[in-house]
Amino acid sequence: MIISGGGTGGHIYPALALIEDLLKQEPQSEVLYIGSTRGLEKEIVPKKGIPFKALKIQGFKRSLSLYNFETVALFLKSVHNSKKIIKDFKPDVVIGTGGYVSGAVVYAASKMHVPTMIHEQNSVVGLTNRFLSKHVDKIAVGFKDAIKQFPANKTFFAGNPRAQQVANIQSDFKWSSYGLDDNKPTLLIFGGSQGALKINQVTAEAIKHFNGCDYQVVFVTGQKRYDSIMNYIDNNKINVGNNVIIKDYISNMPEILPKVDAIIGRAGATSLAEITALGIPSILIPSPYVTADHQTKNALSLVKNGAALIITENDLNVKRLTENADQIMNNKNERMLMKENSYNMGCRNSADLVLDMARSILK
Ligand SMILES: CC(=O)N[C@H]1[C@@H](OP(=O)(O)OP(=O)(O)OC[C@H]2O[C@@H](n3ccc(=O)[nH]c3=O)[C@H](O)[C@@H]2O)O[C@H](CO)[C@@H](O)[C@@H]1O
Repeated sequence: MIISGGGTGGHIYPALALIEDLLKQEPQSEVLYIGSTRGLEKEIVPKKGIPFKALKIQGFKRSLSLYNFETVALFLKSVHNSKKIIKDFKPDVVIGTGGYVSGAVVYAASKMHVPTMIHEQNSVVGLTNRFLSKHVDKIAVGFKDAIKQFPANKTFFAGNPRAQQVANIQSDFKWSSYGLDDNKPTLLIFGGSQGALKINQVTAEAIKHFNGCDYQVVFVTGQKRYDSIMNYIDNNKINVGNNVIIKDYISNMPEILPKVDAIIGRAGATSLAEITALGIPSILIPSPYVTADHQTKNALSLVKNGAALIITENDLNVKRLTENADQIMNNKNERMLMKENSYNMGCRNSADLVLDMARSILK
């Protein structure tokens, strides 16, 4: 199997979950991950010991510019290079999980008549998958809302493979390894795989409130945003209490998540699949900077099922954040109800569904 997904964690982790499930089911399988030279995948994938090749590719910019000519040239070159890799590796199937790089790889495979499939995580179809939908054999979607946006004869609901991975893990992670209390309710705050500026700024200010709380807080800033937040905290002499810990990134999220009592974060599709797989109550602050405002649509699907609260980025301030956090963290009954509602939305066999469908298109 060749798998390609790039750019951000939301596209990479579902791909890794598929690889893990395939190797569990058929340990003799050979797998190759094709990512981009720029995205998070070039850090994450090789560390997992998975064979990895990178292509140079970039996204379109909205304004007409020379940059977009370069984008087209890089895309064509990446298709050419993908064909060489595919010819060499001879995959039985090629799967794309989104991001520009998967556009080139899956398109190349379809032109070579290799069976192809894509996975769309979001409730609103992304640019790459919209383009690929005409060329692939099967389309798996993570949200039922996305089905009608694709050709009906090849599209099926499968949830998000990462959900199966996090739902099945036996975690013996302990908060004491972070210097926290193993018995206190724990709130995890993070702004998607890259962190989010406004969430970070407001959370940094909210630390003064969190210091006096009966619950504990794990605040994840995103790798590239860590230094500036720590400088802000130092410069403003914000005291960080024993019940608050600040990290740049969590690389073992599947072990951590089962020990989390509530999450404040963005509404990226892969995060929501994890949240509902485990039944974690959440406060969602959708990113307003994504295509067709898809994170708001992702978030509302949880909100209307009583699984989450929502705060728009415009309405986000310390008072709103801390009031909502206290409402959930200090009220076990409300938390348990949200937990149940969240769990009921989870799809916990997604990787199996996607692989079964992949087998059905093998030549
Ligand atoms: C700004 C942007 O384009 N966001 C998109 C991107 O988000 P993004 O990459 O942030 O995706 P998600 O929020 O869906 O997923 C983040 C993933 O990173 C993991 N994680 C996060 C932080 C951390 O410290 N460690 C860690 O492992 C999470 O557990 C999760 O698996 O892809 C998603 C899925 O297509 C889309 O819905 C989002 O709209």
